[in-house]
Amino acid sequence: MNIAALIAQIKKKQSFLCVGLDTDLDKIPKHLLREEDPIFAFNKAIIDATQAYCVAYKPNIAFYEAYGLEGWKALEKTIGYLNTKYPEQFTIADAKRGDIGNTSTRYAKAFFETLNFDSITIAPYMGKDSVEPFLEFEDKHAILLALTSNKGAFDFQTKRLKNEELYKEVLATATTYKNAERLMFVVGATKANYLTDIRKIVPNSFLLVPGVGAQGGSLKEVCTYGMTDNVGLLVNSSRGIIYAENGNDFAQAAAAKAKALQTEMKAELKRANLV
Ligand SMILES: O=c1ccn([C@@H]2O[C@H](COP(=O)(O)O)[C@@H](O)[C@H]2O)c(=O)[nH]1
Repeated sequence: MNIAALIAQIKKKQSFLCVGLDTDLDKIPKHLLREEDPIFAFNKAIIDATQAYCVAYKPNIAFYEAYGLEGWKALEKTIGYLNTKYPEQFTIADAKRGDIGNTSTRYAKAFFETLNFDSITIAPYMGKDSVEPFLEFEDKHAILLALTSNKGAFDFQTKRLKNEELYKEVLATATTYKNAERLMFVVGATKANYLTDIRKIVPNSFLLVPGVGAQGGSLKEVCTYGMTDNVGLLVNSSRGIIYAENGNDFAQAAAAKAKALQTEMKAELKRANLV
Protein backbone atom coordinates (compact mmCIF):
# COMPACT_ATOMS: atom_id res chain seq x y z
CA MET A 1 0.00 0.00 0.00
CA ASN A 2 1.33 3.46 -0.80
CA ILE A 3 1.29 6.37 1.63
CA ALA A 4 -1.43 8.24 -0.27
CA ALA A 5 -3.78 5.25 0.09
CA LEU A 6 -2.97 5.01 3.81
CA ILE A 7 -3.73 8.70 4.33
CA ALA A 8 -7.00 8.34 2.39
CA GLN A 9 -8.03 5.47 4.69
CA ILE A 10 -7.14 7.50 7.79
CA LYS A 11 -9.30 10.39 6.61
CA LYS A 12 -12.16 8.11 5.56
CA LYS A 13 -12.26 6.23 8.86
CA GLN A 14 -11.21 9.24 10.96
CA SER A 15 -8.81 6.91 12.69
CA PHE A 16 -5.09 6.25 12.77
CA LEU A 17 -5.43 3.24 15.05
CA CYS A 18 -3.32 0.12 14.58
CA VAL A 19 -4.56 -2.97 16.43
CA GLY A 20 -1.72 -5.17 17.65
CA LEU A 21 -2.30 -8.90 17.26
CA ASP A 22 -0.04 -10.17 20.08
CA THR A 23 -1.96 -13.40 20.36
CA ASP A 24 -1.07 -15.48 23.41
CA LEU A 25 -2.76 -18.84 24.03
CA ASP A 26 -2.50 -18.23 27.79
CA LYS A 27 -4.63 -15.08 27.47
CA ILE A 28 -7.29 -15.84 24.87
CA PRO A 29 -10.75 -17.06 25.98
CA LYS A 30 -10.62 -20.71 27.04
CA HIS A 31 -13.49 -21.78 24.76
CA LEU A 32 -11.36 -20.92 21.70
CA LEU A 33 -8.77 -23.54 22.68
CA ARG A 34 -11.24 -26.17 21.39
CA GLU A 35 -10.98 -24.70 17.85
CA GLU A 36 -8.72 -26.39 15.27
CA ASP A 37 -6.60 -23.21 15.03
CA PRO A 38 -7.22 -21.16 18.21
CA ILE A 39 -4.78 -18.37 17.25
CA PHE A 40 -6.47 -17.77 13.92
CA ALA A 41 -9.97 -18.13 15.42
CA PHE A 42 -9.09 -15.42 17.95
CA ASN A 43 -7.47 -13.12 15.35
CA LYS A 44 -10.38 -13.49 12.92
CA ALA A 45 -12.92 -12.57 15.60
CA ILE A 46 -10.82 -9.58 16.74
CA ILE A 47 -10.29 -8.36 13.16
CA ASP A 48 -13.99 -8.68 12.21
CA ALA A 49 -15.00 -6.81 15.38
CA THR A 50 -12.43 -3.97 15.22
CA GLN A 51 -11.84 -3.33 11.50
CA ALA A 52 -14.37 -0.49 11.34
CA TYR A 53 -12.35 1.52 13.86
CA CYS A 54 -8.77 1.02 12.68
CA VAL A 55 -6.59 1.38 9.59
CA ALA A 56 -3.82 -1.10 10.40
CA TYR A 57 -3.04 -4.42 12.05
CA LYS A 58 0.30 -5.36 13.56
CA PRO A 59 0.90 -9.01 14.39
CA ASN A 60 4.02 -9.22 16.56
CA ILE A 61 5.88 -12.12 14.96
CA ALA A 62 7.31 -13.37 18.29
CA PHE A 63 3.82 -14.43 19.38
CA TYR A 64 3.57 -16.71 16.31
CA GLU A 65 7.14 -18.02 16.21
CA ALA A 66 6.70 -19.08 19.85
CA TYR A 67 4.25 -21.80 18.69
CA GLY A 68 6.50 -23.19 15.93
CA LEU A 69 4.91 -24.41 12.71
CA GLU A 70 1.36 -24.03 14.08
CA GLY A 71 2.08 -20.40 14.96
CA TRP A 72 3.55 -19.70 11.54
CA LYS A 73 0.50 -21.28 9.85
CA ALA A 74 -1.79 -19.08 11.98
CA LEU A 75 0.23 -16.02 10.93
CA GLU A 76 -0.09 -16.99 7.24
CA LYS A 77 -3.85 -17.42 7.64
CA THR A 78 -4.15 -14.09 9.48
CA ILE A 79 -2.33 -12.04 6.85
CA GLY A 80 -4.18 -13.96 4.11
CA TYR A 81 -7.50 -13.13 5.76
CA LEU A 82 -6.62 -9.45 6.08
CA ASN A 83 -5.41 -9.16 2.49
CA THR A 84 -8.48 -10.96 1.10
CA LYS A 85 -11.30 -9.62 3.29
CA TYR A 86 -9.94 -6.19 4.32
CA PRO A 87 -7.37 -5.16 1.66
CA GLU A 88 -7.76 -1.51 2.74
CA GLN A 89 -6.03 -2.31 6.04
CA PHE A 90 -2.31 -1.48 6.26
CA THR A 91 -0.40 -4.49 7.60
CA ILE A 92 2.74 -4.42 9.73
CA ALA A 93 4.93 -7.44 10.50
CA ASP A 94 6.46 -6.46 13.83
CA ALA A 95 9.52 -8.64 13.33
CA LYS A 96 12.38 -6.24 14.16
CA ARG A 97 14.73 -7.76 11.55
CA GLY A 98 17.91 -6.48 9.87
CA ASP A 99 21.14 -8.29 8.93
CA ILE A 100 23.89 -8.18 6.28
CA GLY A 101 22.51 -7.28 2.86
CA ASN A 102 21.88 -10.69 1.32
CA THR A 103 20.16 -11.89 4.52
CA SER A 104 18.02 -8.74 4.75
CA THR A 105 16.94 -9.41 1.17
CA ARG A 106 15.66 -12.85 2.21
CA TYR A 107 13.80 -11.33 5.21
CA ALA A 108 12.26 -8.77 2.86
CA LYS A 109 11.15 -11.49 0.44
CA ALA A 110 9.71 -13.55 3.31
CA PHE A 111 7.57 -10.72 4.67
CA PHE A 112 6.81 -8.67 1.53
CA GLU A 113 6.46 -11.41 -1.10
CA THR A 114 5.71 -14.74 0.59
CA LEU A 115 3.47 -13.31 3.34
CA ASN A 116 2.53 -10.06 1.50
CA PHE A 117 2.75 -7.64 4.45
CA ASP A 118 2.80 -3.91 3.61
CA SER A 119 5.60 -3.20 6.06
CA ILE A 120 8.05 -4.66 8.54
CA THR A 121 9.78 -3.24 11.63
CA ILE A 122 13.58 -3.12 11.34
CA ALA A 123 16.38 -2.69 13.90
CA PRO A 124 18.79 -0.03 12.53
CA TYR A 125 21.90 -1.23 14.40
CA MET A 126 23.62 -2.84 11.38
CA GLY A 127 23.24 0.27 9.26
CA LYS A 128 22.64 1.21 5.63
CA ASP A 129 23.31 -2.10 3.85
CA SER A 130 21.07 -3.93 6.33
CA VAL A 131 18.14 -1.53 5.78
CA GLU A 132 18.27 -0.67 2.06
CA PRO A 133 17.26 -4.17 0.86
CA PHE A 134 13.87 -3.60 2.55
CA LEU A 135 13.44 -0.34 0.63
CA GLU A 136 13.70 -1.91 -2.82
CA PHE A 137 10.05 -3.03 -2.87
CA GLU A 138 7.50 -0.65 -4.37
CA ASP A 139 4.62 0.24 -2.05
CA LYS A 140 6.29 -1.62 0.85
CA HIS A 141 7.73 0.08 3.91
CA ALA A 142 10.53 -0.48 6.42
CA ILE A 143 9.68 0.88 9.87
CA LEU A 144 12.95 1.64 11.62
CA LEU A 145 13.21 1.53 15.42
CA ALA A 146 14.18 5.08 16.40
CA LEU A 147 13.16 5.74 20.01
CA THR A 148 11.40 2.73 21.48
CA SER A 149 8.77 2.68 24.23
CA ASN A 150 10.62 0.54 26.79
CA LYS A 151 12.86 1.67 29.67
CA GLY A 152 15.91 0.05 28.06
CA ALA A 153 15.63 2.65 25.28
CA PHE A 154 17.74 4.89 27.56
CA ASP A 155 20.64 2.37 27.57
CA PHE A 156 21.74 3.35 24.05
CA GLN A 157 19.16 5.34 22.08
CA THR A 158 19.48 8.59 24.04
CA LYS A 159 23.25 8.34 24.54
CA ARG A 160 25.21 11.06 22.78
CA LEU A 161 27.38 10.23 19.80
CA LYS A 162 29.68 13.27 19.60
CA ASN A 163 26.93 15.84 20.24
CA GLU A 164 23.74 14.21 19.10
CA GLU A 165 21.71 11.45 20.72
CA LEU A 166 21.91 8.11 18.93
CA TYR A 167 18.21 8.03 17.99
CA LYS A 168 18.64 11.39 16.23
CA GLU A 169 21.61 10.03 14.26
CA VAL A 170 19.46 7.04 13.29
CA LEU A 171 16.70 9.33 12.01
CA ALA A 172 19.01 11.75 10.18
CA THR A 173 21.21 9.06 8.60
CA ALA A 174 18.30 6.88 7.53
CA THR A 175 16.77 9.76 5.59
CA THR A 176 19.84 9.64 3.29
CA TYR A 177 19.27 5.97 2.34
CA LYS A 178 18.17 5.01 -1.18
CA ASN A 179 14.33 5.01 -1.41
CA ALA A 180 14.12 6.67 2.02
CA GLU A 181 10.60 7.84 1.13
CA ARG A 182 9.55 4.23 1.90
CA LEU A 183 10.79 4.53 5.49
CA MET A 184 8.71 5.00 8.60
CA PHE A 185 9.97 5.14 12.19
CA VAL A 186 8.99 3.63 15.54
CA VAL A 187 8.67 6.13 18.39
CA GLY A 188 7.16 4.97 21.68
CA ALA A 189 4.11 6.81 23.01
CA THR A 190 5.93 6.81 26.36
CA LYS A 191 8.50 9.14 24.71
CA ALA A 192 6.00 11.75 23.46
CA ASN A 193 8.10 14.54 24.99
CA TYR A 194 10.78 13.77 22.37
CA LEU A 195 8.41 14.20 19.43
CA THR A 196 9.04 17.90 18.90
CA ASP A 197 12.75 17.18 18.35
CA ILE A 198 11.95 14.14 16.22
CA ARG A 199 9.66 16.17 13.95
CA LYS A 200 12.53 18.62 13.31
CA ILE A 201 14.47 15.73 11.70
CA VAL A 202 11.62 13.81 10.04
CA PRO A 203 8.86 16.42 9.58
CA ASN A 204 6.75 14.36 7.19
CA SER A 205 7.55 10.70 7.88
CA PHE A 206 4.92 8.35 9.24
CA LEU A 207 5.62 7.24 12.80
CA LEU A 208 4.42 3.94 14.24
CA VAL A 209 3.69 4.75 17.87
CA PRO A 210 3.26 1.79 20.26
CA GLY A 211 2.82 2.23 24.00
CA VAL A 212 -0.70 3.64 24.34
CA GLY A 213 -2.85 1.52 26.67
CA ALA A 214 -0.97 -1.15 28.64
CA GLN A 215 2.31 0.86 28.67
CA GLY A 216 0.60 4.08 29.78
CA GLY A 217 1.51 6.43 26.88
CA SER A 218 -0.81 9.39 26.24
CA LEU A 219 -2.60 9.57 22.89
CA LYS A 220 -3.25 13.28 23.39
CA GLU A 221 0.46 14.08 23.90
CA VAL A 222 1.42 11.98 20.89
CA CYS A 223 -1.04 13.95 18.74
CA THR A 224 -0.02 17.34 20.16
CA TYR A 225 3.68 16.86 19.39
CA GLY A 226 3.71 14.28 16.58
CA MET A 227 0.82 14.97 14.19
CA THR A 228 1.64 16.44 10.75
CA ASP A 229 -0.43 17.97 7.94
CA ASN A 230 -0.73 14.43 6.56
CA VAL A 231 -1.48 12.97 10.02
CA GLY A 232 1.84 11.11 10.03
CA LEU A 233 0.88 8.78 12.87
CA LEU A 234 -0.18 5.17 13.30
CA VAL A 235 -0.86 4.60 16.99
CA ASN A 236 -0.78 0.97 18.13
CA SER A 237 -2.54 -0.67 21.02
CA SER A 238 -2.29 -4.44 21.50
CA ARG A 239 -3.15 -5.80 24.99
CA GLY A 240 -5.41 -2.83 25.79
CA ILE A 241 -7.71 -3.86 22.92
CA ILE A 242 -7.42 -7.58 22.30
CA TYR A 243 -7.54 -8.66 25.97
CA ALA A 244 -10.25 -6.24 27.06
CA GLU A 245 -12.27 -9.27 28.19
CA ASN A 246 -11.67 -13.00 28.05
CA GLY A 247 -15.14 -14.49 28.16
CA ASN A 248 -17.66 -15.05 25.39
CA ASP A 249 -17.91 -11.32 24.66
CA PHE A 250 -14.16 -10.79 24.06
CA ALA A 251 -14.62 -9.53 20.47
CA GLN A 252 -17.34 -7.00 21.40
CA ALA A 253 -15.18 -5.79 24.31
CA ALA A 254 -12.22 -5.35 21.93
CA ALA A 255 -14.47 -3.44 19.52
CA ALA A 256 -15.57 -1.11 22.33
CA LYS A 257 -11.92 -0.35 23.26
CA ALA A 258 -11.00 0.24 19.60
CA LYS A 259 -14.06 2.48 19.14
CA ALA A 260 -13.12 4.53 22.23
CA LEU A 261 -9.63 5.15 20.83
CA GLN A 262 -11.06 5.95 17.38
CA THR A 263 -13.40 8.51 18.98
CA GLU A 264 -10.42 10.22 20.65
CA MET A 265 -8.49 10.13 17.36
CA LYS A 266 -11.41 11.66 15.46
CA ALA A 267 -11.47 14.55 17.95
CA GLU A 268 -7.71 15.08 17.49
CA LEU A 269 -8.03 15.01 13.69
CA LYS A 270 -10.85 17.56 13.89
CA ARG A 271 -8.84 19.76 16.25
CA ALA A 272 -6.03 19.74 13.67
CA ASN A 273 -8.51 20.48 10.84
CA LEU A 274 -7.52 17.28 9.03
CA VAL A 275 -11.04 15.87 8.63
O1 LIG B 1 9.14 0.57 20.95
C1 LIG B 1 8.37 -0.39 20.80
C2 LIG B 1 8.40 -1.18 19.68
C3 LIG B 1 7.48 -2.19 19.56
N1 LIG B 1 6.56 -2.43 20.53
C4 LIG B 1 5.59 -3.50 20.29
O2 LIG B 1 4.27 -2.91 20.22
C5 LIG B 1 3.33 -3.72 20.91
C6 LIG B 1 2.79 -2.96 22.12
O3 LIG B 1 1.89 -3.76 22.84
P1 LIG B 1 0.96 -3.21 24.03
O4 LIG B 1 0.28 -4.44 24.52
O5 LIG B 1 0.00 -2.21 23.44
O6 LIG B 1 1.84 -2.59 25.05
C7 LIG B 1 4.07 -5.00 21.27
O7 LIG B 1 3.93 -5.90 20.19
C8 LIG B 1 5.51 -4.55 21.38
O8 LIG B 1 6.43 -5.59 21.13
C9 LIG B 1 6.56 -1.65 21.65
O9 LIG B 1 5.73 -1.84 22.57
N2 LIG B 1 7.46 -0.64 21.76
